[in-house]
Amino acid sequence: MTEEEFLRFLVRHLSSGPEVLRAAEEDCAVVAEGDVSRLYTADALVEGVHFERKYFSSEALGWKLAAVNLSDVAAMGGAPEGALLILGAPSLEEEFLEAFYRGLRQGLEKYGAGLLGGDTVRAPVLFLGLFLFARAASPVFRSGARPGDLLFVSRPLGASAAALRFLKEGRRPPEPLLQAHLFPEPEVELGQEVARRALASAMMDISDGLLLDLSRLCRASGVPGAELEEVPVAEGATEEEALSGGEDFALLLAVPPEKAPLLGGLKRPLFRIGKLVETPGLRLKGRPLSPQGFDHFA
Ligand SMILES: Nc1ncnc2c1ncn2[C@@H]1O[C@H](COP(=O)(O)OP(=O)(O)O)[C@@H](O)[C@H]1O
Ligand SMILES: Cc1ncc(C[n+]2csc(CCOP(=O)(O)OP(=O)(O)O)c2C)c(N)n1
Ligand SMILES: [Mg+2]
Repeated sequence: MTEEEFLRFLVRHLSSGPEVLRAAEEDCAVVAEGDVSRLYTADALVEGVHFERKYFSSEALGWKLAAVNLSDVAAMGGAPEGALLILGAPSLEEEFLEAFYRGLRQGLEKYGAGLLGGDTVRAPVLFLGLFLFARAASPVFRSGARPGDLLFVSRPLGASAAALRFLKEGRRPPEPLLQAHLFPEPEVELGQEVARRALASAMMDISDGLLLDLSRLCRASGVPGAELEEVPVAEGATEEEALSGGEDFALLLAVPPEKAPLLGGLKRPLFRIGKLVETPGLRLKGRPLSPQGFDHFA
């Protein structure tokens, strides 16, 4: 089965006690604990699948592992607290480990989380798995959006995918593209502000590409479709990379129209890309699009 089919299959196996507010089809599992919610997420980076050692520094691997997990917490408006690492490696090389942990801790500590433990195993390739937990007073789900809500992203898209295109051709990408691929910045502060001020009806991060992730937001919210008008494309990226390249780690927000004027109070302007509609499917300037993106098993 594909990853997308697997995520639907999974629902039957995830816990659903009264305190479990969300398990499947969210950026984090959300568990109620008194007045707050506890958020739990896990994401891995695997050699040959997410990176190749010839262009990824050890420090960048640590940073990106922190960032991809922090981005899931950002997507729900959480405050990161702590992390556990599963380190799988063919051998334990001190030089690699020093730089990797430095990058990992820089990422985690920048957003208030500490590394608390983990596990170490021998593995045929580098396998870096992180479990991150966080808290949120009022988490924002993927599921609250309605037709008519306006869609925004937090920055231009496609930079990371464009960098990968250069790297796969053995060429050095322009610096801003390389930076987006090796050292993505998770939108933790933005996510928290959106949650605190209840600006969005739904929010998620874009890891598998705008179109695929938007289709997930629509499904979670029970909204049939979306009309895209203007997708911001990062300089040096193609429109295709912006729509379905993935690894953007930008936030995607659905905002009720009456709340849109409040977005002016944010530290950084968001990019308005379109709106949610009753007509089924995704369209860009009227042209139908399939929800293409990254699927590990497609
Ligand atoms: N193998 C698995 N077992 C249990 N839950 C999983 C597994 N893989 C993914 N999930 C859960 O499915 C949801 C979607 O996962 P994923 O698509 O990886 O999210 P994201 O893109 O936000 O990292 C998450 O809630 C995640 O915790
Ligand atoms: C060598 C290499 N090939 C392909 C990619 C592209 N790529 C790998 S994973 C991924 C999507 C995001 O990864 P995933 O593990 O699905 O993260 P999640 O959606 O769970 O956050 C993309 C675009 C890459 N980064 N490096
Ligand atoms: Mg994941």
